[in-house]
Amino acid sequence: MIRFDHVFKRYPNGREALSDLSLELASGEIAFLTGHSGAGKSSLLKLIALIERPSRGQVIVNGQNVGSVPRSKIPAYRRQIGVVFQDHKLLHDRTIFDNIALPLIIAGIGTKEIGKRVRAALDQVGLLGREQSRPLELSTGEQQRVGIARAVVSKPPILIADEPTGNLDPDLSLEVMNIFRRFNEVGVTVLIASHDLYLLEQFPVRRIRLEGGKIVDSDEAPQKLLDPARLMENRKP
Ligand SMILES: Nc1ncnc2c1ncn2[C@@H]1O[C@H](COP(=O)(O)OP(=O)(O)OP(=O)(O)O)[C@@H](O)[C@H]1O
Repeated sequence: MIRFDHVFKRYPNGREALSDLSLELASGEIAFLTGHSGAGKSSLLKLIALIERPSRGQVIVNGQNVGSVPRSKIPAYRRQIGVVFQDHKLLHDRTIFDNIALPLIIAGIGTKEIGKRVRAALDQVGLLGREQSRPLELSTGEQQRVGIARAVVSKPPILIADEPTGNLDPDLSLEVMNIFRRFNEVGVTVLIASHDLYLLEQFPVRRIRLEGGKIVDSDEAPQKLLDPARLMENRKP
């Protein structure tokens, strides 16, 4: 689903964020992208989301060579990728409904279908009934879940997240991670950048570790996941 083939990313200031990086993520896989601050995690995700383009090498996403997607086709390309940010980037002067509906409005979907899909997305993150609230009336964890609902409302086959639990306490982090896992269980390919050691410990999925823009470790076979009830049990002192 995602393939990096000898990819380099150099920013205009000369900073090389990714260096000769090759990576494969199969359809339906879930993985953590780990590494210290500055290792290149966000840069790698930005290449997938086509927020940045590679300087050299190929990035293939869902069979498409990202480097050759013309500017006019970027919105259509991005519809297949749900992106979750640490600061969730919600519009504070709009309702939760409007925030989640935005990608669908841009895609030209009809009003009735939008209502249906927004409610389904809210249901998936456990926030059905909060449509008319504004983001600041919600807790930080709930706002993050709205961010996830917005990312998945277009039913993308790929979900990428950049430090999605950065502002959350351990219990809320587990909750958010369980939401990602449920999407993965229905076939969505999920890649999560995180240096939340607690979270990494609790979810023994594939880890891709970056250092200085290179992959230094990547265990290919995902291990069996713990069941959510046991995860919460483990949290108790
Ligand atoms: N737009 C940019 N222009 C110039 N340099 C950049 C830009 N974005 C990132 N960099 C540089 O690229 C390197 C990798 O940054 P990146 O944000 O990808 O790392 P990261 O692993 O996500 O870090 P963090 O965990 O702190 O978010 C860093 O040295 C950073 O300073």
